[in-house]
Amino acid sequence: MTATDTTTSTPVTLDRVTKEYWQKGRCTTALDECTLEIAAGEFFSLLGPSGTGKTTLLNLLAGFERPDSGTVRVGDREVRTAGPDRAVVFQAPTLYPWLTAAGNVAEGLRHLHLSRRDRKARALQQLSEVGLEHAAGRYPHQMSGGMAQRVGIARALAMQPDVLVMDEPFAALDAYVRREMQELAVRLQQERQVTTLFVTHSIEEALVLSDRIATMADGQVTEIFEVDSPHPRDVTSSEFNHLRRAIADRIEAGVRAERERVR
Ligand SMILES: Nc1ncnc2c1ncn2[C@@H]1O[C@H](COP(=O)(O)OP(=O)(O)OP(=O)(O)O)[C@@H](O)[C@H]1O
Repeated sequence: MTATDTTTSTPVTLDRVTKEYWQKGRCTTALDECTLEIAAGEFFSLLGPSGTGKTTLLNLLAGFERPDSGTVRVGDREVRTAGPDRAVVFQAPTLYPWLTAAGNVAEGLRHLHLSRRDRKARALQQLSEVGLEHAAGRYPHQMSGGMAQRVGIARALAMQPDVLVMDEPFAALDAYVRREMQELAVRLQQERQVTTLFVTHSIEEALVLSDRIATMADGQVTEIFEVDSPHPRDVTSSEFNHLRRAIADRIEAGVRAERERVR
């Protein structure tokens, strides 16, 4: 059985989720009764300025934190802790420096109780899916930023998660490599259809990748935009310019409302 054979598609639901942080006697409401549904197999992006709750939402879905109220569900299971059904890809891939690319991917599979040989076979297959079959024996210090991020993605997908959570995974890469990584993300999504929550600051990146895009302000989703053009997308087309403008306007309206609120 190959990794591609075991595609799973599971919806994600947030129901009136609130998360507050207390610091020095002051409360910040990072998420404020936030409700959201991500369909099975959907590529869903969150966009919004700093401090609007994107990372908090991602952390709650990953199970790194618990909400103060409301529920986060993957399928019909409530998220309470981190688990292998939700794989996370961070901006900087946290690879073990003493392990090769294949070793890093295989290490992520320990919880699956596979034999060493099967872990290695799955790691090599996954590396080839992300275009790194030639680099399985390289150590992190021998990899470029793009290569390391491919290993991070391979490690996440090798776990065959129900949900992939990506926190600005391409933000630190140069424009050319970022474009390559976006193409990879589109291809993998078409092949695997893992439900994906993707956080980015780039409207263009969200337009290139997503089925739907949510704008966030003040701990809530303010609007959801559908992008139903086929891939590969020409984001310089007039249709995309129109959508880009509408999304930027929505984000700016959120920023203005926030300024008014704190005045
Ligand atoms: N651990 C924490 N302790 C205190 N406040 C926090 C903590 N984590 C987040 N916050 C606050 O909650 C709010 C939402 O933060 P969050 O990181 O979710 O926003 P964000 O949209 O992801 O921002 P960025 O784009 O900069 O990552 C912010 O006001 C932030 O300062």
